[in-house]
Amino acid sequence: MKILFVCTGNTCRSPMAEALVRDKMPEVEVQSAGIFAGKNQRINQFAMDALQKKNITMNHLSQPVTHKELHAADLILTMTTQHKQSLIMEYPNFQDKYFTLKEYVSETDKKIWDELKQAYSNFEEKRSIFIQENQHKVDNTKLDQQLVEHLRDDVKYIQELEANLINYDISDPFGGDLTTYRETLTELDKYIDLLQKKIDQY
Ligand SMILES: N[C@@H](Cc1ccc(OP(=O)(O)O)cc1)C(=O)O
Repeated sequence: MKILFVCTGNTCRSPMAEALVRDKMPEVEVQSAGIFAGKNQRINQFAMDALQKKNITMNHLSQPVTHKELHAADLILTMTTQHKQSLIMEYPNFQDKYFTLKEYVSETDKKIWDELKQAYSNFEEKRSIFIQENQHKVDNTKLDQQLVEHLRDDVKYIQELEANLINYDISDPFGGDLTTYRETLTELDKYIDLLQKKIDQY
């Protein structure tokens, strides 16, 4: 089983999640990456200190999300709903593998997510068809206005679905002190334990 954790900068949350999985589930292949990550940045010092207090060491250099890693992973677990939405938009081919960590282990609003995934792809398809069919008929300003009108009901539907999603975010410790990082690590630890239980069932 290959798991990829995804956060924003790949210097705090996803490396901590990766370190916990390496520690608890040595049989699992695990990597992490960040949607806006730079290359080869060291893990945040507080994240490292928080891990060390649990006797976990981590040698990690940040990596941006790549098509190759997404393709290789069996399961892609994001730290927030926004990360998951960004992946769905940017790399729709792998959307069946995307879950927030909390969602994956709790599975409550699966149905809303199924509807949302469908709604996002319908939206994209409708948008590109409309642009293709109308871009040569009117100028860009007019096209934008017509597009907003054309997609109004779809946007409303998506917003209604999104409003019903439970908050599945792992809190972002970036900019916080060691206590903040320890809290995030404790939160992650709880969900990684649930992940381990779920994986062990298979
Ligand atoms: N990488 C961002 C900042 C950032 C770094 C880390 C971070 O936390 P995490 O690694 O948990 O996404 C969030 C944001 C920047 O260039 O400023």
